[in-house]
Amino acid sequence: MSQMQYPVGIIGGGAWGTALAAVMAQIHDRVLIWAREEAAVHSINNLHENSLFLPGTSLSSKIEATADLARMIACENLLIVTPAQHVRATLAALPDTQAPLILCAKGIEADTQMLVSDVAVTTRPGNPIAVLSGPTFAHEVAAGKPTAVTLATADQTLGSELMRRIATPSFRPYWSDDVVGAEIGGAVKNVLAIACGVVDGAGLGLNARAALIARGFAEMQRYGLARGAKAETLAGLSGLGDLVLTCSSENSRNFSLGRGLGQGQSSESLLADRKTVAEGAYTAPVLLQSATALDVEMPIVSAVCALLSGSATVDAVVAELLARPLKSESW
Ligand SMILES: NC(=O)c1ccc[n+]([C@@H]2O[C@H](COP(=O)([O-])OP(=O)(O)OC[C@H]3O[C@@H](n4cnc5c(N)ncnc54)[C@H](O)[C@@H]3O)[C@@H](O)[C@H]2O)c1
Ligand SMILES: O=P(O)(O)OC[C@H](O)CO
Repeated sequence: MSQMQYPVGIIGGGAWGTALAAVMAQIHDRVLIWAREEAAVHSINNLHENSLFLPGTSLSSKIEATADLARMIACENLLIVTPAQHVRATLAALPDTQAPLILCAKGIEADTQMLVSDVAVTTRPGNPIAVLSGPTFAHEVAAGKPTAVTLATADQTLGSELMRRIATPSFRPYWSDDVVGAEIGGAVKNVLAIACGVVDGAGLGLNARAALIARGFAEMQRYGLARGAKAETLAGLSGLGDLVLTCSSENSRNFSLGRGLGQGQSSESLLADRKTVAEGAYTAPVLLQSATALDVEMPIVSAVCALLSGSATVDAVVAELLARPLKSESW
C-alpha cells in the first residue's frame, strides 16, 4: 500500500469535523479523522456516531477515527477543524507532511490578532493553504442537506483541485482568491450572532435584529476592507450568507450564548463547563483590539465585549448604541 492511504483526512473531531467527515465519506472510500477525545474516537469507530459532539447522526463505516495525530500524515489533503485558538498548537504537533491544509475554524487568534491562515503559514510554511467557510450548520451538512461554501486559495489551480476533492452533489464549494475575506466573514459573524442572540433574549424585536444584521454587516465591511478583504467576498457565502444564518437560529452556539446574556445571565455561567465552542466569545475581545489598532469603529462588537466582560448591562449597551451621533448610512 502506498504511503498516502487516505485522499482526505480531518483534524478535529467536534461537530464540524465530524460533519465534514460524513460529507467526504460520500465521495471517498476511506476517511481518517483525528479526535482529541478518546471517547469520540471510540464512539465513531464502534458506534458509527460521534455521541460527544454530533449525537444522533449515523456515520459511514468508511470513516475511521484515531487519537494519534501522527497517523494524519497518511492523508493527501487535510481539513483542519479544531477551534481557532487551538490551531497553532495542533499544527505544531502535526508531523511533517506536504498535504494542503484546508482551514475550517472561524476566529481570530487571541494575543496575536492573527487570522487562522496567518497562523498556519507561520506554523507550517511548507504546506499549501486554503480556507473553507460559509453558512454551514454541522447537523444539516451531515444530513446531506444542500449547502454552499466559499473555498479560498491564493492559487486557482490549487483551488480547482481541492474543489474536485471535496464537492459532492449536496456540498457545493465556490472558489475565491480572497483568503483574508473568507476568514474575516466567518470570524466577525460569530460576534454579531452573539449580539443577535442578545436582541432575542432581551425581547427587543425583529426590527432590532434586522437593523443589527445590517449595521453589523457595515462593521464587517469596514473591518474587512481595512485588513485587505474584498467587498464582494464579504457580501458572499462566507460573510453575509453566514451572518444571516447564524443571526437567525437558535441552532447557533453563538446566538444561544447571546440569548442567555440577553436574559441577564453572566458569560461565566454560560461558558462554564461548556463542551462545545462559541467562537465569538474568544474572537470578540481580540477583534475589538484589532479594529481599534486599525482605527475602525465597531460599536456592536464593542457592545458584545462589554456584555461578555460584564462591564455593562443590556439596557446600557442598547441605550448607548441608539444614542450614537446621527450619521450617514454609508460604511
Ligand atoms: N459546528 C458547526 O456547525 C460549525 C460549522 C462551521 C464551522 N465551525 C467552526 O469549526 C470549528 C470547530 O467547531 P466544532 O463545532 O467542530 O467544535 P465543537 O464545539 O463541536 O467541539 C469542540 C472541539 O474543540 C476541540 N478542542 C477542545 N480543546 C482543544 C484543544 N486544546 N486542542 C484541540 N482541540 C480542542 C474538541 O476536541 C472538539 O473537537 C470552530 O472554529 C467553529 O466555529 C463549526
Ligand atoms: O453554532 P455556531 O454559532 O458556531 O455557528 C456554526 C456555523 O459557523 C454556522 O455557519
